[in-house]
Amino acid sequence: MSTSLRQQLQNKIDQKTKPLGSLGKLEQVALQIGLIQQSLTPSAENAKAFIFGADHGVCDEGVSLFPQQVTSQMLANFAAGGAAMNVFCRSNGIDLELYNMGIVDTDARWPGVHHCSVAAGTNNMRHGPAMTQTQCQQALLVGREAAQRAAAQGHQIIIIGEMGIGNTTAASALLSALTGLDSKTACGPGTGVGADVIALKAQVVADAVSRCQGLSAAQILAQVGGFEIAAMAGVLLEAKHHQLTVLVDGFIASAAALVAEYMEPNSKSNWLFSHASAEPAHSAMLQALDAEALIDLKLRLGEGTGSALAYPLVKCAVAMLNEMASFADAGVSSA
Ligand SMILES: Cc1cc2ncn([C@H]3O[C@H](COP(=O)(O)O)[C@@H](O)[C@H]3O)c2cc1C
Ligand SMILES: O=C(O)c1cccnc1
Repeated sequence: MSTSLRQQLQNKIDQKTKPLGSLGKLEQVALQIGLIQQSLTPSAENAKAFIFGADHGVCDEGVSLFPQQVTSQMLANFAAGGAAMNVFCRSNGIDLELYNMGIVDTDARWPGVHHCSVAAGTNNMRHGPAMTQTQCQQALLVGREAAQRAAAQGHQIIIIGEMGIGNTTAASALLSALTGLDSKTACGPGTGVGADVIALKAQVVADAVSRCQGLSAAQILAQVGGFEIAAMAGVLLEAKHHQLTVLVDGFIASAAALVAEYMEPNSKSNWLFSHASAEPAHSAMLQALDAEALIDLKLRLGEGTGSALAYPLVKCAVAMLNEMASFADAGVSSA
């Protein structure tokens, strides 16, 4: 069924009134979404974005330019509608849902923010596991259930975003532990730290990753991940059960994708990599996933912003498949 649907989708795209292959990556996007939805007429009209927020114990090592309270302050900003992701979601008609996965201030509550706190942030991964396996499963389940609800609400496109000061260190550690990439290459500026702090991040990551030898992907996620990263992995793993297309954002969301693909190989056929992050090791992450980013806007923000910006292109790719005339329809001579 799949092979012939792939051929039918390819034929439909090839018969559109354009030179063969001339819509480049958009043609691949249309084909992929057709296969995900098992349809020659898929839909990308209803997009839902999730932002998962969580704190990271590794901030004690001084790995970020910003203080840890910024995670909580940004959750308040998202709830008030003032962050970059709020603006891009409003501009592009994307429904945004917010999740507190576990921040230091355990009393904090905001209207419109799902309170799914696993703990008061992770433990410092340099000195021991960031979380227990039970906490990791709990965070994965939040993501899985969020994806299930979105599918039941009729969303076809899911955007995963995150907020968590210190989480580029967790993402670098996942990359290094899962692929064997050396910690220096895996670490970068994140919010904008200089060479001295990047060297410190690399040492912290090397220390944490030294505990990961011989562990499974799920165990590595608990050792060096974050609650928001686990929640994103849960969404990613659930996608294939509901014909959902997940638009993966930058460095941190891609780390969730990497660990999810190692946990359940071949999950990635339901994912699209929205953009190439300016975080240097993102290219290594995409390479490990054998993936290519749709666009490159030199973003290094996270939150899901690259995916919110790429969403109109995804909609256009699907509209091309559904609405564009064929050579026969339009009476245009083919080559
Ligand atoms: C105001 C502000 C808004 C953000 N929105 C996303 N991030 C991004 O930066 C953080 C990761 O970088 P690092 O590992 O260097 O701390 C994450 O919260 C990520 O989402 C932000 C960071 C800041 C400061
Ligand atoms: O690409 C990202 O997701 C990213 C890069 C730097 C800082 N925060 C997020």
